[in-house]
Formats: sequence, structure tokens, C-alpha cells
Amino acid sequence: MSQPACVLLLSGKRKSGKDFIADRLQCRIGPEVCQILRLSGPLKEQYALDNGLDYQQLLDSTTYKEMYRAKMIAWGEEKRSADPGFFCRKTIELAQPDRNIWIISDARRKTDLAFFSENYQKVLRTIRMTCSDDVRKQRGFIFTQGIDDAESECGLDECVTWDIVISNDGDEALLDMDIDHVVRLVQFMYEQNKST
Ligand SMILES: Nc1ncnc2c1ncn2[C@@H]1O[C@H](COP(=O)(O)OP(=O)(O)OP(=O)(O)O)[C@@H](O)[C@H]1O
Repeated sequence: MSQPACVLLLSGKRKSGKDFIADRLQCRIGPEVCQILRLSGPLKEQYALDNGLDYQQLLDSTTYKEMYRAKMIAWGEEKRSADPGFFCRKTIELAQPDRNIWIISDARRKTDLAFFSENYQKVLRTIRMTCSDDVRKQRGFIFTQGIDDAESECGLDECVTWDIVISNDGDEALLDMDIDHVVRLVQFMYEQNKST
């Protein structure tokens, strides 16, 4: 398995902008060295296979994904309680060896954090996206019982010390500064770790 020079682990509430920021970071760092890995990818793929669903549609930010979210969460919890690192391992198996900066765009649980801390401690930087409920609502968030009060949405809300906090409340200038900071950090880590 390939060894990354840097792992950015992104976390945030629904519609806080995890995918948006992951894309921006990847663009700035360079897609030739940086890849986005989604912990929800293998979960959705397996769930789609088992239930005759369209995997591609489950990946997109569409109503299709929202229709199956609650059932997928329940199914994922079952798998995870048997093996907490199951989806993390499946995800990193998909990493391309020639791009050794990883952005894990959707950490949701303490077990996700524990897995990456245990396996990639030296190169791991954790990032929490913050965003007001009002802005999240403008981006399509609707509170859904059973989803937004479940562990998958609240598991990392408290008792976690993040390396970096990015505010994605709509202030573009502030966001640019935060992204610049992360890009510089990644470039530094890449130089330090690329040949180790
Ligand atoms: N800073 C921003 N400026 C403009 N649009 C944004 C910004 N951040 C997020 N968005 C938009 O808000 C929507 C939700 O963002 P995104 O899909 O990245 O959130 P998410 O945290 O990944 O959500 P989910 O947890 O539901 O997958 C998208 O349409 C995205 O393009």
C-alpha cells in the first residue's frame, strides 16, 4: 500500500462545504500529486450493489442520495460495529500510488479519526469546517430527524481538538486565506515527507 506524504482529514456538518473545499484544495495543491478519497465511496458502492441501486447517483449531491441516506447510515453502522476500520481500509485501498497527498473529504466518526491517527499520525492534519445553520440552509440543508441527530452527523461535534478550523460561512476573502494556509502547510509537509 502507498504511503502518503500528507493526509488532510476533513470534517464538518452536512452542507458545510466539505466537497467544495476538498475540490478547491485539490485544485490549488495540484491534482497530479493530490487525490480526494471519500470514506462514503466504498459504503455507497457496496450498498448500491447489495440493493440494486445506481452507485453514480448515490455519489452525486442529488435527491437520490438523500432518499437512501438514512438506510445507508443504518447499514454502515452495522458493518462498522463489527469492524470499525472497515470503510477506512476500503477507501485507502483505492488510493493511487503516484499521488501521495490525500484529502479524506468526509470524516464523520471518532472511529474514522482513530483509524487515521493510528495509521498516519506523523502526516495527518485534521480540518474542521464550520458554517452557520443559516448558510447551510441556503445551501440546501434541511434538518432531518434520524440523520442530523445521528452519530454520523454529530460524532465529531465535541471533544475533538482539530489541527485547523476553516470557516466556510460565505466570506470569500477569509476562506482564501484559510485555504492558502493549508496549501502552504501541505507543500511544506510534501517536501519533508515525499521521499520517506
Ligand atoms: N464557499 C462556498 N461558496 C459557494 N458555494 C459553496 C461554498 N461552500 C459550499 N458551497 C456549495 O454548497 C453546497 C453544499 O456544499 P458541499 O456539497 O461541499 O457540502 P458537504 O459538506 O460536502 O455536504 P454533504 O455532507 O451533504 O455531502 C454545494 O452546492 C456547494 O457548491
